[in-house]
Amino acid sequence: MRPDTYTKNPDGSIAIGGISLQDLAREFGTPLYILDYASIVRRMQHYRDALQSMRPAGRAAYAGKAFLCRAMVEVVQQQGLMLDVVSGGELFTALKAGFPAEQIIFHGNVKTDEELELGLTAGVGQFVVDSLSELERLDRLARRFSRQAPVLLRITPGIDAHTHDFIRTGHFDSKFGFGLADDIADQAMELALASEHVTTNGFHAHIGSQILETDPFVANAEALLRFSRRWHERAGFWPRVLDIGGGIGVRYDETDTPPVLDVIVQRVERALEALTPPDLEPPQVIMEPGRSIVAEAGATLYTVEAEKTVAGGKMYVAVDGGMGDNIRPALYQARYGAEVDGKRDDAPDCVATLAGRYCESGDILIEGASLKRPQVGDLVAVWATGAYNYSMASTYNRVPRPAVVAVYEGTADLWVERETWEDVMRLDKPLKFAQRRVNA
Ligand SMILES: Cc1ncc(COP(=O)(O)O)c(C=O)c1O
Ligand SMILES: N[C@@H](CCCC[NH3+])C(=O)O
Repeated sequence: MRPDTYTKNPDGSIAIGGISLQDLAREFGTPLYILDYASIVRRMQHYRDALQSMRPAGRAAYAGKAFLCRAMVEVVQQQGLMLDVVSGGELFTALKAGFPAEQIIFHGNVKTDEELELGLTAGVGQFVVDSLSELERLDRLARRFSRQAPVLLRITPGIDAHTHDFIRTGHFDSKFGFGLADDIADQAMELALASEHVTTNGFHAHIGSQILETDPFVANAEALLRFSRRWHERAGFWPRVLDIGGGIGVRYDETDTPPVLDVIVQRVERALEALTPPDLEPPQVIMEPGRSIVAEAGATLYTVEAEKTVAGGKMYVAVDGGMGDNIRPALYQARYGAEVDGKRDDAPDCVATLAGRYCESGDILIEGASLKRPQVGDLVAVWATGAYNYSMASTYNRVPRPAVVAVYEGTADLWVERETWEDVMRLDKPLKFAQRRVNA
């Protein structure tokens, strides 16, 4: 739940990466996204080493949608992971930051011609194809650019992971991929094998996010292997790559018990041994973790701006951020834990609703948080906000987005500057229409 380097002094002041929250707030202001560099790197190394230990050696690709900026791309490269991107914007960020194109996996159920062209001309390592029309377009564009497009087909395996409805993706009526339930996955394979400018390297399936069980990951790999066997029997095709997606859950509070990566890897390896035909090499396994790399490394630091108790006795503590920097409670009823800085004794002495500053009743960060009673001006940290917070942030109410700062051994490294009111207006143009009546 808290970053690995979290410490609390006897005076109650909290530090991350060897820097106190007070110092970070003084230097960078609030709200502030804080990322613990050591927590990120440790998790990347765990994935990299666990997958590398497989036979044949697997790879981890960091899923940029969880959190991406130039510095994060550089960390992914430093740690020897591949990168999963899902749009032209993420791809552009990666390329601009100098990430090797062949180490990029390009996802998305919609990729425009412009995005496909960027991917093709840059030479991305794998296009994950999501529809028959995309397959046709990719083949056509690759022909135009005299390229060969390396492809994984996104399969929908029909695995119903237990997570929030909005973040399930492996069930048969999902908008993603080619379903195994009907013959659409077979049609995609036929088309892929017949497409001259497409090289089919294998299959991908991602079953959802914040999954707290082990079995669905293994079932996913088995479903892809069974589909592979069918195509081996039918057309002699055997995949070089099986990309089993991301989705491993994290601890948003003490009740969450995430699955163990090493156990998933061992069980997937056993599935590979059991289901690969005897005369063939098992495919290389790729996993695409996003949340489990970066969520618990992150915290959001707020200043308490107001406090009130309303009819019925409900107490609100309102902070200087909210749904603009963390949409997850409003969107998925996501739960978070929070802690007030500078409180000597840990025992909570109030239950308060931590509310945001946005003009929405639903702008609640935590309903019924057990806290040490905060005062206006106190700092509050909300834990485990490293994934899908900055990357889903908005400027709703024209509130600028917070800065992102990484911390490590007493040094702060500003990864993304705080937006200003000027930034919020940067793309606005003055009105050109003269004052006039509009015809009814
Ligand atoms: C295709 C794909 N890969 C990887 C991920 C990363 O998932 P997570 O952040 O849950 O690890 C996602 C997001 O759910 C995804 O859609
Ligand atoms: N954005 C989601 C997860 C979706 C993952 C992308 N397929 C979240 O905040 O939990």
